[in-house]
Amino acid sequence: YMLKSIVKPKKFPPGPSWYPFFGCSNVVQNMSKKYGSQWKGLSMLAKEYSTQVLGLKLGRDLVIVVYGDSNIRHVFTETEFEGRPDNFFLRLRCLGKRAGITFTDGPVWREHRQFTVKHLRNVGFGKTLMEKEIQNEMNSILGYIERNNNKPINPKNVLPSAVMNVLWKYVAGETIREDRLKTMLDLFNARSKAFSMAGSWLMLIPWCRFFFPNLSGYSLINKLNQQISDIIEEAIKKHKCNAVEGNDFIYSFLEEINKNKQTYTEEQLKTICLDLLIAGSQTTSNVLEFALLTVLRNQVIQQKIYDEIIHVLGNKEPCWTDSSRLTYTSAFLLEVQRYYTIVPLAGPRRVLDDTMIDGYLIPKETTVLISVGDLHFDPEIWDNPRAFQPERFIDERGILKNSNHMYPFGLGRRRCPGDSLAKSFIFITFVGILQKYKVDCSNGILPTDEPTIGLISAPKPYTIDFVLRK
Ligand code: HEM
Repeated sequence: YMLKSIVKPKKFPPGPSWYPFFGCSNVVQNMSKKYGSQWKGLSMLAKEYSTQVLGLKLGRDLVIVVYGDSNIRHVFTETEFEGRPDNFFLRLRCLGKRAGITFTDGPVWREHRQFTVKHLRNVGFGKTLMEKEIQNEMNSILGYIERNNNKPINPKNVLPSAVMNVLWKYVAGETIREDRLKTMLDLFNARSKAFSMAGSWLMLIPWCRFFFPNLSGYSLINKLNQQISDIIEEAIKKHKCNAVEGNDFIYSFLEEINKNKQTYTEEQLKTICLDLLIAGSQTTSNVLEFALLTVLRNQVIQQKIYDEIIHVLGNKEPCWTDSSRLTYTSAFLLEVQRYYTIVPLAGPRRVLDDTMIDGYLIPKETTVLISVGDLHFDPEIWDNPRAFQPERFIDERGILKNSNHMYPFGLGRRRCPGDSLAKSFIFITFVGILQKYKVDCSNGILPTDEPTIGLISAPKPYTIDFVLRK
């Protein structure tokens, strides 16, 4: 058994040697520590082995990390890479069961992803109705800034709650009470911290939870899961008594449950709600935080954006269709999404059948990670990739041009279903803030733009002085 566990499968991609029980987890952990994040650590390992497909074994699981445009496109678009891994740790993330959209695959995933996208659209997702909700939130943000006039503001105190409000409106049809909203955000933050701390132990040796429930972080995650579950359950109960006005995602799903459709259960409803809240909240607000941080650090860029907004919109409230006219601003936001790739390692995916990539044989059940972050800095694709240059997204005629090599929202059948909400939210809120306020340094020291990279990338905490434009 020991010998078998250290022998690599035939034509498996290159990578560090494997040891019994742990595979090469220790090498990955050391590299991650040395370079500050798992994404960077893996990227350095791939360079060490001069490979575009890195082969690893983490605990008992075969894992590959893919690099380069053609490999990444292949994984995003080919059906045999469409699965999601199934293990104790990922089930813990889904409140204990394999359910929801993000961590399921096969017919259940297909049906529920389709249902969710369709019904979110029915309640206004991706339409003018969504725009109205976002504009309302933008006005709340402006109200918050006005109320805290002359005080340094940490954007974390206001942006995540605005995104969460829009998401909750689609899922549960109402605006969340302020105290409830704060509790939810605190819960989500505590939960993602607990997952990153407990990650390696619970992933590698899940049974350690029986011996060290507290030390392994298991008890805390369970407690936080229960609290989040209670909040969503309460919303479902309210819908069952028709105590919420209008039409929303929970109502649409309860209708299917009432038709006794097999996979439509309350457990599944709860997990999809959680999926949408987790996948949508921090990602979207982090892009906005990076955008504000960049204009704070670069006043020339900020002035150019302001001039464009005033020239094109004047005092008109921004909406999504303005994005095609605000060329420089849109190019700036694309560059923010390239330069600070929010999900640098997309996935994980599970290989559904023995397959090949880049000449290597990948056995069924292998876990696949997709290094979008490295692609966004590939010097073969981007001119001077380390420089922040919104102009790279504007062509010679002054028209906005996107790139075929940008995957901030993934690609293919598992592409992010929330991209239209995220893009509108980021554009409308960013333009709305800059139209009214100059973003200034609050204590004379420029905050760093070095991100903290866990599962997603986030700026280090910083504060802003919002100065009202005359
Ligand atoms: C800037 C904001 C966002 C970024 C950068 C982002 C990024 C991504 C990426 C890269 C994936 C694909 C993962 C893969 O290929 O395996 C994904 C999936 C997903 N995203 Fe987003 N996302 C954002 C906002 C949102 C929002 C607002 C929502 C909800 C309304 C959302 C819901 C989801 C869900 C449910 C999935 C899983 C899809 C599936 O597995 O079929 N995301 N996201």
